[in-house]
Amino acid sequence: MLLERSSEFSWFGHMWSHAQPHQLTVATMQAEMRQNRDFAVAHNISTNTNYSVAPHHSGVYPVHEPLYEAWRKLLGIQVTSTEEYPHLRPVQARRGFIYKGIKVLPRQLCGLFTHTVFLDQYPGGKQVLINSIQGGELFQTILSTPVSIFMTHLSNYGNDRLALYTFESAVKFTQCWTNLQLKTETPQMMAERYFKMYPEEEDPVWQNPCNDKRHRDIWAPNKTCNRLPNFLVIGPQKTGTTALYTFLSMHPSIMSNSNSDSTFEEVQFFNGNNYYRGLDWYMNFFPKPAADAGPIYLFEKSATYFESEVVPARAHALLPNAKIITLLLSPSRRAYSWYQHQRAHGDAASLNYSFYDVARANVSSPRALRSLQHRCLNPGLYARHLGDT
Ligand SMILES: Nc1ncnc2c1ncn2[C@@H]1O[C@H](COP(=O)(O)OS(=O)(=O)O)[C@@H](OP(=O)(O)O)[C@H]1O
Repeated sequence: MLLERSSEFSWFGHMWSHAQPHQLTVATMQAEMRQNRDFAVAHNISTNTNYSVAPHHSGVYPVHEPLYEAWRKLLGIQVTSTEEYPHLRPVQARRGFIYKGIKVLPRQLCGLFTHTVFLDQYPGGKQVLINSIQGGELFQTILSTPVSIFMTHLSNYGNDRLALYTFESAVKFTQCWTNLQLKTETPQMMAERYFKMYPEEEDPVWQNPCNDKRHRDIWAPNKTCNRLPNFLVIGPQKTGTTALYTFLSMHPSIMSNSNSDSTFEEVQFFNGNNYYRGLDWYMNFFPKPAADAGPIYLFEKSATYFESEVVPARAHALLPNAKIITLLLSPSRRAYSWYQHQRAHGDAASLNYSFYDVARANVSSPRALRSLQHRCLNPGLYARHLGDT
């Protein structure tokens, strides 16, 4: 019957077997995605929503790289949603983010699940659902979220048709008691609207997937959370961080990351665009500690973390218990060492100006000199940067 009315539906990707993507091989996951879409195409169901969800939230957050990869490549997905970011918290605390071009919107709960398909068997009695609609949780959710995405199961469109009952009643109640203009839009339009309203949410915030049981349960079984540093050496540059790195690495129980080709040894994850490469990218720099290795302490040294304004919040979100090591020496000695370092590496501005020019530059100085001065002296403003940390 549904297929006869396929022109009234649009399709979005899920997973043919309803298996969690992180538990499938990449090939099986991709095959299931194709099978799912091919079914829609074969039955003339519109497939151009560019929206997809993964079963049981799995893979959306914490991010399962192959899922995003396959969504982009096979289905051209641009929008998805989850209830899990940053955690399964009350609706006002949920956030969205954008990862590798896919916009992840917060999703809300409507109180209908796989097993709540009959009104008179609703947990706690049908009045519980009615209360939620008539001023309770569902109504409050609609009031407090300008972009609401709800999802429920096919079984709630059959049986007692609770999905239709719930949403029709919620819309009627909202229209009766508020002046809210309710409107439906395509997922892309909703996502654009959402991130225009909350641009500060665009950047993802990576957290340790093992610190939340629900996240750990949907984290790929071949992954571990042990490949994260226990402490960070944050700089600033030219304070002897390389020497410290070398001495620490000599200790049999202390290991660091492998070198990054793109950033000259240092990983520089928390401070720049590498952060957008995701958690797997970062973790892959660290050795997998062997089961019988005894306690191993992992660390990372990136000397430019010190002065970056985005690092403290990002590092705290992922490594809330990490120790932070910073080395401080006379700011003027540090600045001079940095200036010489730049000259040794052929930096044009530092070859053009003396250290005296750099130290004395002011608002009327050429832009290149002011920029050089900023890069040279800013990391030495210890009190300011440590205050941010
Ligand atoms: N123990 C100790 N005390 C004081 N200074 C020391 C120490 N060890 C190394 N150094 C000096 O630190 C400079 C290199 O610092 P970094 O390794 O942090 O440089 S970098 O940011 O990684 O490029 C570099 O300074 P310059 O000689 O001026 O280049 C090192 O000589």
